[in-house]
Amino acid sequence: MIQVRNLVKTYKDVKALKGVNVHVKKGEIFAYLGPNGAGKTTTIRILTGLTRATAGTCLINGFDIATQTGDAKKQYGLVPQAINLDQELTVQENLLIHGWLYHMASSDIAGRVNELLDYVELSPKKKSLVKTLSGGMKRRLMIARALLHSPGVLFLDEPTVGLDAAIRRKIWTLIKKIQQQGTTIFLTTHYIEEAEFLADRVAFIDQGSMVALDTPANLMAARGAWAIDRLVADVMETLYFKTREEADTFNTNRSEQFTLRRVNLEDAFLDLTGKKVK
Ligand SMILES: Nc1ncnc2c1ncn2[C@@H]1O[C@H](COP(=O)(O)OP(=O)(O)OP(=O)(O)O)[C@@H](O)[C@H]1O
Repeated sequence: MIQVRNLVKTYKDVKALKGVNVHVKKGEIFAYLGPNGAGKTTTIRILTGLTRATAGTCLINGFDIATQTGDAKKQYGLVPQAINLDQELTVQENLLIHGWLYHMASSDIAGRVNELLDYVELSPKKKSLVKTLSGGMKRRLMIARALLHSPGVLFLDEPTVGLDAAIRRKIWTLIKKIQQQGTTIFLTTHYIEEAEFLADRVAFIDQGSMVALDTPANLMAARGAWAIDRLVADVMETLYFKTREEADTFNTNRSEQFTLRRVNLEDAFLDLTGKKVK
C-alpha cells in the first residue's frame, strides 16, 4: 500500500532524510519510531504531498504522490500531530466540511458522519463546539475526520502525544479496531511502548536514516530475552541474556544492585543507535 524508495530530503544544510526505503503491506500497522528530529514528520509530510522530496519516489496504493497527487491523496487519511480542527464549529460541522472537500455526495456524508461518530464514541458530542472537547476527544474526532472518505491508508503522526495513559489506551484500541476493518496504518511515534503494543512491524529511524526494520518480537529477540540493569561505578550498564537461567547464573555471588527484567523495544533501539528514543 505504501512504497518509499530512496527518499532524500534536504533543508539547506540539514539532511533530514538520507535515502529511506519502506514497503508497507496491506492491512498492517507500521510504526516509524525515532527520537525528536529523526525525520518522522518530514517522511509523513512527503508521503501526504505536503512537502516535496529532494529525491526518491513515494507510491500510495500505486499512485505517485509527486506526479499523480490527486489520485494519491484520495487513497489516504491524515491525522497530523497538531490539532487542526475548527474550534468554533461543531463536531458535525467539522466532519461535513471535510466530506465536501473530498467531493463526497451529500446523501452519503450524513450517514457516514453518524457511523464514524458512533465508531469513535463521540455521538453525544455531535452538536458540541470543538473548543469544548477534551484533548482525547479532539484526537478521536481527527481520526474520524481522516476516515470519512473511507481511505485505504491512514497516516497518524504521533497520535497520542500529550495524552494521559488512560486516554492513550483508548486511542490504541481505536487504532487496532481500524486495522481490523482492513485499513493500512502508518504511524510515527517516539513512545516505544506504543510501537511495541500496536505495530506489526517497526522501522527505527535515526538522523534521517533507517537503522532497522522488523517485527517488534524479532527486534527484541535479537538482543536476548532477559536484561540486567546494574550500576557500575555510577554508570548504568545493561546486559542481555538468552535465558533467565543465564541471567541468574551471572548474578550469583554478585553484591551490586541490579534489576532483572524482560527485554523491550527500547533495548533494541538503544543497542542499534546508542541512544534512547525519548
Ligand atoms: N521546514 C524545515 N526547515 C529546516 N529544517 C527542518 C524543517 N523541517 C524539519 N527540519 C529539520 O529536519 C530534521 C527532521 O525533522 P522532523 O520534524 O522530520 O523530525 P521528527 O522525527 O518528526 O521529530 P519530532 O519527533 O520532534 O516531531 C530536523 O533536524 C529538523 O530540524
